[in-house]
Amino acid sequence: MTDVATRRPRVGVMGGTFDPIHHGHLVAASEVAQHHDLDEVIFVPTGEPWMKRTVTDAEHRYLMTVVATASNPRFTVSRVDLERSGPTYTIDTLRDIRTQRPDAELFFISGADAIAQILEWKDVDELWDLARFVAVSRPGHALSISGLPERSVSSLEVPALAISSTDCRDRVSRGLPVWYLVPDGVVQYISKHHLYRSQT
Ligand SMILES: Nc1ncnc2c1ncn2[C@@H]1O[C@H](COP(=O)(O)OP(=O)(O)OP(=O)(O)O)[C@@H](O)[C@H]1O
Ligand SMILES: O=C(O)c1ccc[n+]([C@@H]2O[C@H](COP(=O)([O-])O)[C@@H](O)[C@H]2O)c1
Repeated sequence: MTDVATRRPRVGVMGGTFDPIHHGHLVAASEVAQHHDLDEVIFVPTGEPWMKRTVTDAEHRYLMTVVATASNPRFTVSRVDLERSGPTYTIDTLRDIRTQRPDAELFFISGADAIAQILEWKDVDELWDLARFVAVSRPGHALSISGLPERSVSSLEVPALAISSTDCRDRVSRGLPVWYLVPDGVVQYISKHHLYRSQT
């Protein structure tokens, strides 16, 4: 029987550019939360994602993430990556979250495409002690964690949703609907703020 009094909080960290947030992100976070018995998943929009080209203003991406996660009591949104200047590195994200949640066991959630690049991330050798990494499946991307430390990295098959932020932006720019690809509130936010009408 689990000793509830001594159980450390188990906290997921879902980092992303969320330009815009879509149901692929939300299902991935929900599935990892279920599988790893997480108490909370913190969504962390990037400030300046150095591996992406131009991105939408960070406040819009943050607010769409707030709207998208509002209905789930276990989902929260953090501004740590928005409030730090300079390029966004996960090493800084995890150190900041650890400072805020010293008692928590952290699980960083990453899609198959992102985990494939993790060896290029800043200070990667130090990442493994800050969190456990959960790599989730994503249509169109092979899910592989070979070559990564077994003690820190695991993989999880999640329902396949072939949705990307790139495709959502492209659809809006062409006047096509994104209903059911992103939460209703995000559709309304995009419309109200005239986002993605022209592609850069
Ligand atoms: N459909 C999906 N299924 C599983 N994981 C996903 C999916 N979409 C994104 N992810 C993961 O969510 C995290 C954040 O992704 P991000 O915000 O860059 O979205 P994206 O759809 O990949 O964006 P873009 O098309 O602009 O590159 C990454 O780890 C990514 O691999
Ligand atoms: O730390 C790094 O060098 C690094 C390089 C690329 C991406 N990341 C993180 O990976 C997460 C997904 O990033 P992205 O660009 O796919 O939205 C997000 O939290 C980024 O900060 C981190």
